[in-house]
Formats: sequence, C-alpha cells, structure tokens
Amino acid sequence: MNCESPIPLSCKLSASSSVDMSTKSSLSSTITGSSSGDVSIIGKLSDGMMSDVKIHDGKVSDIAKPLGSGGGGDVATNSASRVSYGSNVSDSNESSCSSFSSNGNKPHKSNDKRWEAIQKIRMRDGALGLNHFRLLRRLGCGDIGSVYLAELRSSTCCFAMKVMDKGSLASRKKLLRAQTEREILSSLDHPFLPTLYTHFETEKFSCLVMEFCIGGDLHTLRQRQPGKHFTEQAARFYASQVLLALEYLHMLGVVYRDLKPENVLVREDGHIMLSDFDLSLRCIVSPTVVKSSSLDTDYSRRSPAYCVQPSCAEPSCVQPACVQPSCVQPSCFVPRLLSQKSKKNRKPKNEIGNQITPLPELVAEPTDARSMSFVGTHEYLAPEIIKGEGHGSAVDWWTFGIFLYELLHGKTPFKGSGNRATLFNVVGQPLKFPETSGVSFAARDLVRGLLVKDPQHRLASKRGATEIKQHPFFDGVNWALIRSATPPEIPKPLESEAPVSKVNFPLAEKQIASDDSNSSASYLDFDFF
Ligand SMILES: Nc1ncnc2c1ncn2[C@@H]1O[C@H](COP(=O)(O)OP(=O)(O)OP(=O)(O)O)[C@@H](O)[C@H]1O
Repeated sequence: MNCESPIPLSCKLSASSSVDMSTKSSLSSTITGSSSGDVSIIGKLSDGMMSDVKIHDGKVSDIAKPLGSGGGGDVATNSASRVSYGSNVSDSNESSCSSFSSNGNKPHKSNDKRWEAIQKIRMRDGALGLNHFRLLRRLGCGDIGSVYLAELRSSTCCFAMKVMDKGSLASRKKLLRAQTEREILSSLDHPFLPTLYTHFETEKFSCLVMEFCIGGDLHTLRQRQPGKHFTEQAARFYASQVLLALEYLHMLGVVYRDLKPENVLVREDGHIMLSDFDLSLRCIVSPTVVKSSSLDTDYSRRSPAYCVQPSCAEPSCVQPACVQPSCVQPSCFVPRLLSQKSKKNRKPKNEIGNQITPLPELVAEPTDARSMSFVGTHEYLAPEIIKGEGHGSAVDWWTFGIFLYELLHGKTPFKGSGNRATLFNVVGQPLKFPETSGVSFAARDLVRGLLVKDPQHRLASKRGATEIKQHPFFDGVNWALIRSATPPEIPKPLESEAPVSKVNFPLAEKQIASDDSNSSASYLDFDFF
C-alpha cells in the first residue's frame, strides 16, 4: 500500500470562518480505490460565494445587506486526508427514487415546521423536485457531491441539499456510497443526527434534502477559540453529544467510521449534528441487556456478559447485499436478557427497595462486526484499519479518542510530516500529550483508554458507549437531559458578505438549470466534481 499515492482532493468550504491557514489547508483529501490500483486527483476548491440571506430556526427570516469586507476569502480549512481503500465498490443498480411519504417514522421530528412545509407541497404537487427549491449558495462540497443552502419555495424553510451527479457517481463507482448514505440518513431519527426530509432525482442529479446547520463545523469553530482549542467544558459538551450520536448509530447497526471535527456541524441552537455517512459500514446487531435492573451496580466486581452477533463479518459486508435493509431499523431489534447472576446470589427485594434503581443496560452495538475496508481520514484512522486486520465498531471509539484529543489540544496526536508518517505513528508510536497541556487527568485518562491500539482492549470495545459515559471525564453530564444543556456558543444568524454573482453554467450544469427552470439563475452556483 502506498499511502503517499496521489489522492483525490475534495474541498470543504465554510464561507464565514476565519482560519489558521498555517495549520491546515482548505483541502480534504480522499483516497479511493483498491490498495494496488491507481488513484487520481479529482478535487477542486469551491469559491465560497455568499448570498444575502439571514436564517433563524431553519427559516429565511430576513434579507441582510452585504457586509462588504472581512472574510470573503475566508475558507474553512481542513487538510484531513480521507481514505477509502479496498472496498472496490462496483456500480449497483440505483434504487428507484422515492420521496418519503410522511414523517411518521421520525417521531422526534414530528412537530418540525419543515416537515409541514414539505408535506404541504407534496399534497399540492405530488412528489418534490428541484423546481420546488431556490438554491441560495453552496455550503461546501465533498467527495460525492456538493451541498447547497436551499429554500423551499412558497415557504421560508431552509434546507441543506446535497446534489450528486449520477453520471459522475457511476463513472467513479460511487453509486454505492451514495446509496449507503441515503439509506442510513433515511433511517435516522435522533437530535444529534441529520433529518432527511426528502430525496428526489432528476435525469442527471440525485438530491438529498436535509436539515441545514447554520453554525458551520467544529473544525472551523475550534480555529476560532483562544489557543485554537476548546475549553474542557466545551469539549465535554460536544463530545458527549457526539458520543450519543455514535451510540445511536451503533444501535442501528451503523459503524460511522469518519468521525472528525469537520463532520460535526453546529445547529443554530448550538447543539451538534453529525453529518456525512457515505463511508459508514452497516451491519446487523443483536442488542442484549447485560444488566436488567438494580441487581448489580458495580461493574468492576463482575465479569460482563455480552452477546453481540457479528453478523457482518467480512469485507463483503460493505456491499449492500449483506445487509438486510430492514435490519437497520430499530424495530428489528429484539433485546435479549442475559442473566447476570444466579438467583441465589441476588439481593433480597427489601434491600433493593432501598436503593436507587438504575436503568437496565443494553448493549446493542456491533462490537464484533468486521470489515476489511480501508476508510477514514489519515490522522483519525484506527491502527486495525491501517494494518488491515479487519475492524468493527471499536474504530469509532478510536476516532472518538482522536476527536477528543483534537478538541482539547488543537491538534491530533499522531500527525506526521506526511500521510505515510502519520499512519506509521498511529500504528507504532505511543500516545503523548503536550507537556504544557492544562488538560485534566480525567480527560487524559479517557483519551488514553480510547487510544489503545489493540481494539480488544480499547475502552468501549465490550459494552459500547456505556463504558465511556461512566468515565469520570463525563461526571456531571446529565445524559437524559443533554438536549437542554447550555451550549458553549450559539452561532450567529447567517448573513451575507457579498451578493451572489451571476454564474456561467458549465455544460454539465445546464441540465440542472433547466430542471430548475423556475429558479433565478443568480442564485445558482453549480460546480460539480
Ligand atoms: N446539513 C448541513 N448543513 C450545513 N452545511 C452542511 C450540511 N451538510 C453538509 N454541509 C457542508 O457541506 C460540506 C460538504 O458536505 P458533504 O457531506 O457532502 O461532504 P464531506 O463532508 O466532504 O463528505 P464526502 O466527501 O463524504 O461527501 C460540509 O463540509 C459542510 O460544510
């Protein structure tokens, strides 16, 4: 494997951020292809155009004046190299386009105004299409598409629309990645994960309409902090929400595999949303209650019992064929109770009655799932991925450790002079903390537990997120009420810096312009791949 191979570059762009250009460039690079095969450069930078909109509560509320100076060229920086080796994904038949008929399967979003707005259009016009949206500006672009801020016409609701060129996806063998992302997105209903409002296709494009996050990503936000790192309190806030999102994904049978600050977006209320699921691995999980009630509260005194079905065991599992779509739905889980103790060892009822009753504990995470794909971002790659040993959900706990380290220290722990050196460090170098670090013992201890190179001995590898939640670093976090916790920072409403200029549509974009015949050309800025 040549880790210094030319790599496709995909840009990331956040229009209103000030950045430290010395530490990271504005490129996020992605390696794709087989380990022996050639790879090519396919990226470009987007131009960071801004439109004149102001947004509150996912709705356009005002037309703001251009701000003039002060950041037109500000580009969110991200040099993190993204890797996707060995999946050798071949084209699959595209699933037929479908808009979701209702929000019935997303009870947590049931009173969301955006659903109502979408539903109204659907009742009036049938399926939604590109012509129902006004594209205001490009938010950024990734390896498989560009994301636009889109306003639903005849409403004031705003969305993030990911637009993917189907021809380009097919020629670059990325249809499966796009399909994976769409299927995962459609199964999510969680406060820290995106809502997919609808999906539709034009002749040329496949479009995902998602919740829009006004606050940019955590990478950009970190750059703005004093010392370019978060306080421990802020890091705890963001990490705890990410942890819950990962736990939920694992319970759905999704190993996320691409955690990094760039993929953690900030909502207008300051809470987070994990985005970008095209590198995720889906597997089948079999949740197990390892502790059913108050019978035993002390983990350290007993050997835990786990029962997770490693249904997704080999490289082929990155292919959809090995995943039953219905099995990423929570409804397919039938938790099983494992008896922890024989009856004679249990405490008598009256003793239990005097105690605070802890909640049952469920392990529903695919701790034994295995994939051989080489995916992720160099600085975040787990050793078992680099070594090609096969990996499962423990990779998310490794990346969680790197993520926490970066939030607290402003840099990742194993970064080398190049990608090859980075990978070497991840596998062979011990974890070190900056000597002058003011980070607490608890935080360092948690990072140490997560960045254990052997996944079998890594924190959370046995009982999943529960092990991490119980670490002293998270003492005081009210997991049940975390949505009500006060965020470290509330993003400012989006305002424009410069009016959108007229765009000359390249040939490839003419189609979308004609698809979107009702829209004003001045709002369009397409630039695919
Ligand atoms: N829901 C959203 N709200 C606001 N901005 C978003 C949203 N989703 C994506 N973005 C922006 O668009 C950029 C591109 O996102 P996208 O997920 O397509 O690319 P990516 O993160 O580089 O991943 P990939 O290369 O796998 O496609 C992100 O970096 C982010 O800045």
